[in-house]
Amino acid sequence: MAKPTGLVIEDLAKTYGNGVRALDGVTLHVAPGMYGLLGPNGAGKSTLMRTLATLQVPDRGRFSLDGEDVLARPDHLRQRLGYLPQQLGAYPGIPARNLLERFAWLKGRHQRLERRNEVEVLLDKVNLRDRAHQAVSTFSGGMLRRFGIALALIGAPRLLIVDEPTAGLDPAERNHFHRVLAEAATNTIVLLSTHIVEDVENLCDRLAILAGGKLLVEGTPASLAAPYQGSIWEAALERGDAIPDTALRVLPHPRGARVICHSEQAPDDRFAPRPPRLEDVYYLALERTGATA
Ligand SMILES: Nc1ncnc2c1ncn2[C@@H]1O[C@H](COP(=O)(O)OP(=O)(O)OP(=O)(O)O)[C@@H](O)[C@H]1O
Repeated sequence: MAKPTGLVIEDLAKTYGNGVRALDGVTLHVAPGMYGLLGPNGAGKSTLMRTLATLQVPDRGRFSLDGEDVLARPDHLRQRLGYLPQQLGAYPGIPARNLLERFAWLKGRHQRLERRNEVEVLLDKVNLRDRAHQAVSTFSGGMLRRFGIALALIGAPRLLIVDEPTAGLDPAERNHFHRVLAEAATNTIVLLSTHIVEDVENLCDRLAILAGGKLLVEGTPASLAAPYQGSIWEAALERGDAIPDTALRVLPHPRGARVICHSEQAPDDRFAPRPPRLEDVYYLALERTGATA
């Protein structure tokens, strides 16, 4: 029988020593391409990412990469992994180029010329070639994020895990970062964890919404939004106007609030139909479980 391709996750569970159940039976198949993992703070995203990166072990369940059982053979995944954690650790006062070269050596690039070429390509890709002589400890937040993705891309990983990658980036940096990820996803499984719904809607082929350690929904952005066609309504209300009970979200604007509702019929004649967005799906999924965004 042919081995399954991609990342196959079965019934993963993790409870921390303090009793917090961070993962509660997560089952998921992630194929090559961009996969988004959405969830509010504390949903269990980082726990899932750290577990998949083999930095911690689950209490229950299993997962495989291209058919290889990771808990039985962690080295198979580790040799094919790029991981950009939420917190980049402290970097020494070593020039960026030298640090990348050291990591490339550790990843098995023992041939000098091959290693140097790969590092120069990565420096170009993340727009850091001009700063490559500079110590990483002097980098700005955005530069550090870019450097982090170059580190994660060393060795052309089969699985690239990025945890909240755009936190603290300005819009231009964020765009650039997304382009690098999208390019990597042509032949890599890219697992992107975030609470920015827009990033997932624009970038990801498929996504899952996680809350309280459980997977709430899974699918393409369009397939998840389709069931809500005709049941999402929007109005710009003035300050002091009554807000319907069916309000899903109330977004402040200078003279009042933009209100989005979910109901079979328009709440009243101030409301117009709105095509369902992934953001609506996200809030509806959380509302159904009582989780907060
Ligand atoms: N090492 C730990 N020890 C105890 N509890 C932990 C530990 N790491 C995470 N938790 C708890 O597990 C739950 C899930 O946390 P996790 O960091 O995985 O969520 P998250 O979705 O990544 O959240 P965020 O977006 O805030 O990073 C939270 O309640 C968190 O407080």
